[in-house]
Amino acid sequence: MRRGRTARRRRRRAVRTRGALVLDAEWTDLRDWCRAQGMPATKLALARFPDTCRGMMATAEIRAGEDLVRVPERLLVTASRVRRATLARARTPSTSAWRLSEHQALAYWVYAEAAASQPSAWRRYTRTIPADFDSVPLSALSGDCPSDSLSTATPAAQWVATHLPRAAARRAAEQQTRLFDDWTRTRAVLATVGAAPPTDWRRYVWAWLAVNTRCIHLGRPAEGGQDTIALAPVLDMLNHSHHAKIATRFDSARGQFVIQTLRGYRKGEEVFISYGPHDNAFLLAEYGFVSAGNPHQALELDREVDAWLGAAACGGDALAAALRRHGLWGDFTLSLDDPDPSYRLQAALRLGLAARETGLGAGGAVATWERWRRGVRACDSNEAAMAAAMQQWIQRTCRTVAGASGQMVRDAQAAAQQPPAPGRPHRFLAHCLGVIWLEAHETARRWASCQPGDAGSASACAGAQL
Ligand SMILES: C[S@@+](CC[C@H](N)C(=O)[O-])C[C@H]1O[C@@H](n2cnc3c(N)ncnc32)[C@H](O)[C@@H]1O
Repeated sequence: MRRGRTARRRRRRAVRTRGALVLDAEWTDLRDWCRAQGMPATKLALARFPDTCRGMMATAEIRAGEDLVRVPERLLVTASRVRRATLARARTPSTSAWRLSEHQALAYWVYAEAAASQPSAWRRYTRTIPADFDSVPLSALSGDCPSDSLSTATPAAQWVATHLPRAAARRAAEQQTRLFDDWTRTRAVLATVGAAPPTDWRRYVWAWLAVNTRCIHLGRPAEGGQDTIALAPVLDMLNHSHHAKIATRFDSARGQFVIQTLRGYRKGEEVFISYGPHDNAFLLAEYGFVSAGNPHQALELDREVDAWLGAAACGGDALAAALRRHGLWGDFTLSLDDPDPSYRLQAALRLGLAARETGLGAGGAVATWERWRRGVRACDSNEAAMAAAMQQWIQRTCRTVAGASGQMVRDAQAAAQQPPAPGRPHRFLAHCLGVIWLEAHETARRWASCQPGDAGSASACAGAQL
């Protein structure tokens, strides 16, 4: 029987969301153990999905407003629990020497549980943690030995380092500093309290990333020594979507952490939570994936603005200082959805153009710019000239960015097609980079093709060829 377009569309959507249930012993043991520890039954089952790999499937219709999972406190792994358990086993327990952050304590716990020769009951949980986090850039860039800086020792690491967007590269560098500090501090503290410190750097990187990609925020204030983050079995199998709408709370009466969905799911659909309103560079650096169609995407032009202002004959340092004074330095962006450049980019361009093109010099430019910031309107002809000059800067810059990002797209897409082999970048990581660079490329192409007089609008040029 021939079906109509609507039926075909529905079928396509069903294919996209349908997953295959995972019924292995690791998952069923974990689920049954959690129930025995007091976790109420859920309408969720572990499954594999074509787009998101392992995640949670609705086993029955879930209505908006229903609780997805309730995790009893005894199943939450918190820093306090780790401290108590470690000091109870230590040879020379010293509470005052226990100076580990929550992330440090949890990473140590994952490391020690996974390495223990005599597994505890928690092994049912730790063995469901993925064996690697290879799609997180830090995993490729943290090297085989402890170091406080990113490594490019292998061809794969070199490739990742040269293909990471700037925001993700900055984040990876910050993570590497924290990772190394956490390793150093954890080893020192555990040696002092008489417990076995971590010795295997790669295993520690894995444990650290397990915490970074899986821990939940308990939504409590940090003061008073209360735990603010935790590992939460079962709940941490839920993937992220920017379409998800959730609420979390701690049900003190029942001693359970609760996650509630504010939108419904049909039986068989993947159920998502939201990890926050993050752009793809953040999602990739922190979690090792990207969200296609992410509404929080923007093209960052920080390096271009920095180089341009720095090269300004009219006192680039004074201009940068004025922007910094007002908290407007950096995060200079364009987006596909917003018809105007971000306020920060407009501010930087107005200041630089006032200094360069009006002959006012840095002092005069800053004074004129301050008036604009206070909302004092320039005369129409000055304003039109400024808008046209901004437009030209954006077009020129975006043409260059579109060329460079186009090459990145081709590289990343080619790397994602290559069969896995030593020295090659991880294929899913290459795929994610391809998505990010394609978004940057499309944004740059659209803004590059706007004509002066389009009112600085990418949406006005939405029909432009990509
Ligand atoms: C809290 S865990 C979620 C469960 C995880 N998929 C698993 O199999 O254990 C977070 C990790 O899931 C993956 N993930 C989450 N949301 C995703 C998505 N929308 N697409 C692809 N991977 C996703 C990423 O690897 C991320 O680091």
